Amino acid sequence: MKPILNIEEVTRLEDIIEREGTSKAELMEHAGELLASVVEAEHPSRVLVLTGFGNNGGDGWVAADILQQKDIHVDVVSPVDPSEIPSALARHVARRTAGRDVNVVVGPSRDELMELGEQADVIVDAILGTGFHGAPRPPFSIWIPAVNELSSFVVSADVPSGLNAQTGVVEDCCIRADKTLTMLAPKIGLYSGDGPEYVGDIQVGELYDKLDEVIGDVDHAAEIVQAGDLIDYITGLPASIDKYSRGSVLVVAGSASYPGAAMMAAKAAARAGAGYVAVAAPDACANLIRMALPSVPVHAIPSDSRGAFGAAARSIVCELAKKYDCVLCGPGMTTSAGCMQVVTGLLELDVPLVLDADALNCLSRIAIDGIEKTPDMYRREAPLIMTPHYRELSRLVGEEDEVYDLGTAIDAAQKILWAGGSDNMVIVCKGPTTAVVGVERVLIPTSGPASLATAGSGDVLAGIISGTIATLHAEVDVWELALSYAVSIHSYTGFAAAAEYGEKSVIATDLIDYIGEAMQLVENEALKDLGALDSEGE
Ligand SMILES: NC(=O)C1=CN([C@@H]2O[C@H](COP(=O)(O)OP(=O)(O)OC[C@H]3O[C@@H](n4cnc5c(N)ncnc54)[C@H](O)[C@@H]3O)[C@@H](O)[C@H]2O)[C@@H](O)CC1
Ligand SMILES: [K+]
Repeated sequence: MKPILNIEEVTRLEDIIEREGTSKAELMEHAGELLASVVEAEHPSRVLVLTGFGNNGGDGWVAADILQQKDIHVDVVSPVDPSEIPSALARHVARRTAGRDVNVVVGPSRDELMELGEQADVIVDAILGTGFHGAPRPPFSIWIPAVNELSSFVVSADVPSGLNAQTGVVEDCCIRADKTLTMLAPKIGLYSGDGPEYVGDIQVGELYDKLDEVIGDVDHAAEIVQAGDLIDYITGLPASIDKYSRGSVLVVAGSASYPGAAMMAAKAAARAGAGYVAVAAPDACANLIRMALPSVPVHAIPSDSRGAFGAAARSIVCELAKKYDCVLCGPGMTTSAGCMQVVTGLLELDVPLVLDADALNCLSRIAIDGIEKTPDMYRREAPLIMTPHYRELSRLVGEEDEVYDLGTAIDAAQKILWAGGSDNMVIVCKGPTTAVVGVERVLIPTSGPASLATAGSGDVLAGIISGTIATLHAEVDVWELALSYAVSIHSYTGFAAAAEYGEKSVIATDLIDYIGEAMQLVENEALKDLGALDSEGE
């Protein structure tokens, strides 16, 4: 796992490294060297380096110097004469580079900049880094949209210029990078808010060779899961096994209005490896589900007048639920009075429980000021997994619009977890970047493509999660990792389905059919990461 840092922790880390004997000037030299090597890997004959007023620009000036010495034609654009750059560190390297054989262009017009950009194979964006706030001011507000019109390959130093490295918010404009070389450790804003849209491929610039010795001295906003980290949760089928010992799931879901959600969740749970999946659905829709899923037994539970779980549902569902390795509750269920009783009843049982969609909405309707104010409602010994998207998570903590990006999602989930959580409780915060938040750690598994943002995709994820938990039979050391495995499978279904149907045309039922392939892809990535497979998968 690789840490992601808040900006204030990056600053603390730089101070710690300085106390250990490596100055910020040396770090800047390393940053420039790494930036130059990333650019060189693209085999350019001509490079344009755009610099700003601060140390981000300094990284660019160092890189320009190195690239020029490799017989690459380098143009450097600066907003002011190198001797007038306010940052002393950046001014020093800028003056040094300008004294050599690079072509320095100070304050070009938009047309001049476009002309330089059109000639360049690679553009280095070293305009603004972690010191940037607000919306870019001139001349950068003119440079940035101009660069985005060009077709050259763009490498951003540390963070795409215009992106707030903490919040991921873009006000007005931001460089659209093909690659972002982020220094020391990834900043949280690369993964939050608008970040994923602008960063391109993220590569970490390992500026300091003893980072492992000091990275534990700063707080981590989250950690990125590497494929190899998941290996303990990737299990094959043993030779002697029956349908029950493979793991069983009860899907408590559906209503007359939304029977499809129950179908998708149940089918996904089965595809994710559970040997026995059953559905408990209101009798108003049970027959429909039976017809759609011949391999799945469906228990018809008494409905209310609207076709949702009725008053008698709680005791029947809870009696059934005790026999399963995992219970998933919520998809398409609505928030009827009977549904609320089902949810509170299931929470009291000693069975691994996944609460999704309307099960979460039931909880927020019961505790309207925020569930963390009444932690007894969800405190339990057995595993509890909640899978809210941002709006559901906002409602869970009792505030409309409280959660709107990765950072606020992690905060809200931790509020709930720290009030009542145990090591067995995890909140999967679904968003453009999904975070798996536990009491001890926050993990970021591989994100899927935008194709996953489609109705029913969450039902499929809930099914994959419950199927995965059932097959593991609660033999889990690190729940956040087990759930990261499930989230990764979902992400890969998105890639595989998008490759077949096209990014815009994927629908949720397609994802289910790619679960098997996605599991294989995650396993291959894990084995490659651990060195057991080469890049061809041999
Ligand atoms: N501090 C360190 O130890 C290291 C820092 N490094 C680099 O230094 C960067 C941080 O440097 P700085 O703190 O100097 O900050 P930046 O270089 O990110 O930017 C600060 C400059 O941008 C200007 N600015 C801020 N908001 C603006 C806006 N809205 N419109 C226009 N201009 C604006 C400020 O006036 C300031 O001059 C990192 O991103 C990284 O690239 C690396 O060299 C590695 C080592
Ligand atoms: K930058």
